Amino acid sequence: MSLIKLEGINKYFDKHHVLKDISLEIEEGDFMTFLGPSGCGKTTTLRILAGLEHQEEGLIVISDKLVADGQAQFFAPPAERHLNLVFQNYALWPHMTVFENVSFGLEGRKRNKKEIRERVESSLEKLQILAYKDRYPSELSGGQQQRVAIARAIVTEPKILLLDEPLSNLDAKLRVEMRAELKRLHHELRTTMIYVTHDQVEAMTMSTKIAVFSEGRILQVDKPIQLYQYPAHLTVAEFVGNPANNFLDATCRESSKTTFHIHSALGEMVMSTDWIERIEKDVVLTVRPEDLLISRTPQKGSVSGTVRAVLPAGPETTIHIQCGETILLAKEMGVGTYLPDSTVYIKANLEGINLYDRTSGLRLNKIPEQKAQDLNVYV
Ligand SMILES: Nc1ncnc2c1ncn2[C@@H]1O[C@H](COP(=O)(O)OP(=O)(O)OP(=O)(O)O)[C@@H](O)[C@H]1O
Repeated sequence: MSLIKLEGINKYFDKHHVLKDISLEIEEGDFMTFLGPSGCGKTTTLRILAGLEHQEEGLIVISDKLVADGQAQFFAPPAERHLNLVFQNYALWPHMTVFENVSFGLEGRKRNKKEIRERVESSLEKLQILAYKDRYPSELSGGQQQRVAIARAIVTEPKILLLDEPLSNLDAKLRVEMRAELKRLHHELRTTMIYVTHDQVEAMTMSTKIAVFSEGRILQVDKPIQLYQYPAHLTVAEFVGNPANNFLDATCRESSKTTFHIHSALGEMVMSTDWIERIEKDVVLTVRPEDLLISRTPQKGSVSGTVRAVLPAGPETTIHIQCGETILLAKEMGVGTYLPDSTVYIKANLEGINLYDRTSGLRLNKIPEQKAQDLNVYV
């Protein structure tokens, strides 16, 4: 049973239609990330869920209780929604110590001093900042201040924690550290977390589920690895993954009752008709750089290409290869020793390709049953 349900949410700012029929279910204990480029409606969805913004249409149900109904103009106040928010600017009180900033959220809740102290200290300990409890925010680094903001949000033990780009003000190294911390915190608290980011690595590494937003709509909601291996839409295939996916114009031809051919810059591939929903003539084929296999000698089913650039990044190397008119990106582990302008032979790992309808952008191939089971491991 889902803990949070958004149904048919539409939101306008003046005449600007910013959320278009957003429907989403979030399970208890999920780490759900809203991912998408700037301006696609992630923060507005979060604010509507929190009750800080009101939708014109659509329902919100939290723990089986209706908390907002756009048509009826009914909106339960934020305090009645059992959630807490952490923003990207930490918004700490500068004249209060760390301890006071965190205990502030508990005041007015009829608790004795001992209980307040215990709960504040426990929150600070979880964020590994107990040693700083008597300092003022100005005496802390950005990362420490953000930890205080998170400690303040969890001290009231909310059922749901909303985090709006909480790591975006931190430097790259701290961001990576805080990702692991947040993931550990989620595991420890088992709180349902909803996290907004435009950083796909952040989304991939921390979430149990990702909702990909584009222009006010949700394009796909899935486990990170499923989203990566089987993007449901070309826009998702484009947005998720670094280095970027390869996109090739391709044509399909039915060759027998059980097989069909795909023709592209990668040559001819023969696939089973069981693999696809329906055969379209003109399609887009995608293949991840790590699913392009390079060799120095011709292999069965390979096509030749010319090395245009070699980009070693330490643990892996990205190689740009020109095949006819198309430049393809391939990725190899370790240091690639290919020479610019040399001839190589490439071939796609057939398990790594996806096909898309060129008009609607929707994926045409199915997820093989065994793969679907394997994907369940990554919960
Ligand atoms: N208070 C407001 N008044 C008018 N327009 C707004 C307001 N808040 C947001 N918008 C517009 O609504 C759209 C969605 O904004 P939103 O902040 O939800 O996007 P976002 O995906 O969170 O982007 P970002 O990652 O940049 O924060 C944008 O076009 C934005 O300009």
